[in-house]
Amino acid sequence: MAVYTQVSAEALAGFLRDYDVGGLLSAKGIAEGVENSNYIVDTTGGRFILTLYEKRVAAGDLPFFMALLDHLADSGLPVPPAIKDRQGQTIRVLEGRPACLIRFLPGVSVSHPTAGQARAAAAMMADMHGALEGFGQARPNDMGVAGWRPLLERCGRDLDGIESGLFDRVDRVLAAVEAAWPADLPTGVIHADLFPDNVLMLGEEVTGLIDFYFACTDIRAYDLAVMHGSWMFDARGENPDAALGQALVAGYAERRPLSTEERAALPILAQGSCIRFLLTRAWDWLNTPADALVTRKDPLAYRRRLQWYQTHPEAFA
Ligand SMILES: Nc1ncnc2c1ncn2[C@@H]1O[C@H](COP(=O)(O)OP(=O)(O)OP(=O)(O)O)[C@@H](O)[C@H]1O
Ligand SMILES: N[C@@H](CCO)C(=O)O
Repeated sequence: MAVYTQVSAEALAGFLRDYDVGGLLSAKGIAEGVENSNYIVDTTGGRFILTLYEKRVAAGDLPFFMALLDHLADSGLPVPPAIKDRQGQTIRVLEGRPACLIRFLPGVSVSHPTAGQARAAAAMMADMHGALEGFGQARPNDMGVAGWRPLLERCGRDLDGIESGLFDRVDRVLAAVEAAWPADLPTGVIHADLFPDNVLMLGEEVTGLIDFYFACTDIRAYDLAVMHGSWMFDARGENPDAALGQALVAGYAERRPLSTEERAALPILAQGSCIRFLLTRAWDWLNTPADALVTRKDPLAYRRRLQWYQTHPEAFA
């Protein structure tokens, strides 16, 4: 369960007194997620999400993320902005952690998306890329291609404890991916983690895009590749659903045409995205105590996806 920081009722009630959101009625930790601590907070003024930022979110990046949420919400996208306190601040401190109160959005994350839902979500990603053309800020991708080899080295041979031969396998594919990584594709601010659990939906309507805490400046088609890998397979990284994959690419291209070069690069971008999630999951796997109150995500589910993309270059044809 992703509640790393416990928030006492007294501390929360005191925190909320600085906002015009009414008094505290209830607060409940949210089990989903692995990165930050999240609570659903009900007050006499409505429902909110309280997020306390943990290990991977640098406090110095929060102003970028908050400006991004505001920009997208102002552009009419279903993105939840942070609530301002009476001093106009969105980034506060609670229980010793940076914390924000975020607008609650309706909808649920689908665990088994349909092709129609995939199409709608990918179209929303394309709209988001369009809206972000007018966003004047940038943030380097610290989990991008340049960061994968250092992360592989930090995991080191401990990877072989997860699966025999894993270090060498990743090392080999990473060398090929680095050599083939495209240099001239259009870039912009991207979400970089648009998994099904970061899209809220009601039927085929996208009601929320959430969890922008890996957003960064990188290749736009890489964002689609991340989405492809995370939507098209089951949780074990098996049973790829080709119709779903096609719906994602079609849904995106419907709103934002993909150039020949972008389409041609998707197989390499997808392999790169598998390496990214394989390595961050492996790092967490090796560094999270087995009894921690968070469900570790399986790195091998991304080794399986990686293998599939390597052996299916026609996946984006
Ligand atoms: N603005 C929101 N409105 C409604 N529900 C939300 C909102 N923000 C977060 N949630 C709920 O909280 C859950 C966890 O949030 P989130 O995905 O941001 O956590 P995380 O720890 O950063 O996750 P991840 O492992 O995907 O990086 C979501 O799956 C969703 O159910
Ligand atoms: N979405 C990521 C967690 C955030 O990095 C994963 O499933 O590994």
